[in-house]
Amino acid sequence: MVKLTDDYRRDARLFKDAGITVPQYDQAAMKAATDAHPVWVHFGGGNLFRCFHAKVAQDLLDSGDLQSGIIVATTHSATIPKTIYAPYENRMLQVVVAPDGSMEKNLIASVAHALYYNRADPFGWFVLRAIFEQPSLQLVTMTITEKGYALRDMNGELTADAQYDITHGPEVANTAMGAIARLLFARYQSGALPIAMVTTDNFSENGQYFENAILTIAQGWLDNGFVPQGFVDYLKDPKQVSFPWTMFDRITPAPAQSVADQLARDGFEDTTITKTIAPFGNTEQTHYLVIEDSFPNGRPPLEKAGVILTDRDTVNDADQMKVTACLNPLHTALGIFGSLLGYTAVADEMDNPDLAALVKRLGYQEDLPVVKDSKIINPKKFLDTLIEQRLPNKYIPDTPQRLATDASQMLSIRYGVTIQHYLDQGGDTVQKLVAIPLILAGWCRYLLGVDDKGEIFTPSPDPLLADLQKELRSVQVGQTTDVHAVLQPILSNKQIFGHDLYAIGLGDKVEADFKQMIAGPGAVAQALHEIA
Ligand SMILES: NC(=O)c1ccc[n+]([C@@H]2O[C@H](COP(=O)([O-])OP(=O)(O)OC[C@H]3O[C@@H](n4cnc5c(N)ncnc54)[C@H](O)[C@@H]3O)[C@@H](O)[C@H]2O)c1
Ligand SMILES: O=P(O)(O)OC[C@@H](O)[C@@H](O)[C@H](O)[C@H](O)CO
Repeated sequence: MVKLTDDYRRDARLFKDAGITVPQYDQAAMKAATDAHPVWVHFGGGNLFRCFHAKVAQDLLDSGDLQSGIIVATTHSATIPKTIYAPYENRMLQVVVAPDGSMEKNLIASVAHALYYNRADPFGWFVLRAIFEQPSLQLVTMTITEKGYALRDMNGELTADAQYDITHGPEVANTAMGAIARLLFARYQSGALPIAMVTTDNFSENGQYFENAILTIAQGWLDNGFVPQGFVDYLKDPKQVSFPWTMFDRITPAPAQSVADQLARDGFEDTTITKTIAPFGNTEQTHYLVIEDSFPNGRPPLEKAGVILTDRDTVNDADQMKVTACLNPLHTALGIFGSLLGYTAVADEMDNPDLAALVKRLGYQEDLPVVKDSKIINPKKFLDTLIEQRLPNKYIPDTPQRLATDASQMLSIRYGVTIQHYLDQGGDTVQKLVAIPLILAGWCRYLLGVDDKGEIFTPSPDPLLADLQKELRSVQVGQTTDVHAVLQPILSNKQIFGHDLYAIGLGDKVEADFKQMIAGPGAVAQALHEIA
């Protein structure tokens, strides 16, 4: 058996026998180069980072186009650096699963350090501040999930944590945005050094969203006398601090036991999965990373590792195509209805003709007609590949439970943007939508935590779950309810849907769909069947 910490240079044979490709560079030399000239920091070292960004860096290290590795920082999890990075010398196994089930296995060693960065732990601040003070630092990338950027609650008010950061200043900042703004302030104080802050999370206009969040904190600090005007000016100047927009696509489910079992059969030892992370990560072959080419301090030649660098409009078109239309809205629909119908595999959902029909209707009839072609990825071909090859791929162990996680943070992006396109057309076109209102009603039905058999299930984690379940507590499946009274506060919430659904003429339709789906056991499947 071979394990991650074996010497991949001396014992290359062990890795080869297990079918694992090893790095071409020396990890100790890479670490020394990183310490001397840090170039790349990443926040949120979860599965996507480990399967994608870390491999991009590895390819560039292998080709000699990069000498430094990545410094990973987590603001949210003290355990990830301790349990998933340190014991494995910051290495991991990237497993790329092909549509025929065969696996490409790469030992990744491109992470130089993995740190917990939180006010509760001064060491991370000490190290990261020193890194942010270095002129060599070129880029920060991020995969911290949509909620990591959130500074406002579901009523649009600043959260208590965000208010605390703003009123108490950089030294005690605790939100991810506050903690990152604190590091940018250290960089500003070291001579207003330039840097690119690159979110690769799933928002439309994600760079703008990130910039706005950082500026909310910085402006608050200015108003409270913690920072000078020059700091806010520095953040607003794209020649000093840029927030490039990005589009990122690679279905990367949490590590699966089926993959762990195959790796063990292949002779690989480190296969223990802890919650949603493991010494290995499983991902699909298809991938796109498109980044607005705005790097005020220069950048590694990312294009040599397959990244597409282009202008903001092109990124935005590609991203709207993926996040608001041709992929993520279908995912969220499969997350919601798959959880309600008792599925645990996305590929199995695609064998259900009614679910397949729902995502086809959503994709082809409601989303595609209002999508702009970015010219770099054809929307129709992208959607065809998703529906015909990627979603039904039984070897990609994706689950509806993952896709339903944090759904409240995504609805405005995944459906609200398309709704806006229909509103822009004028007339009553928005009221002709069928799949989108059904999915929004399905989400309300899902929040009840009762599946379509009438049995209790635990919805996936979501920051608004407790509040929303409180609003819905009077609803019982199979019993008559004043649906309007219960749903009105939710469906009118622009923070959640991007629109007051009543004001745009969709509220009644969502209410009717919800009413149908709480009629009794089997009512969800029936509603899906009727629109198929
Ligand atoms: N997995 C995919 O298929 C995929 C593909 C494209 C884009 N993305 C984007 O990447 C994000 C992360 O995906 P992943 O698969 O790596 O997830 P993951 O759960 O494996 O990792 C999430 C990371 O975010 C951190 N985090 C969670 N909540 C946070 C918070 N409130 N503040 C700061 N950090 C927080 C966690 O500590 C962890 O490091 C997604 O939410 C999405 O926006 C994912
Ligand atoms: O990662 P999230 O939570 O934003 O959304 C769940 C999935 O839709 C997402 O991870 C996709 O797998 C990904 O966007 C594919 O590129």
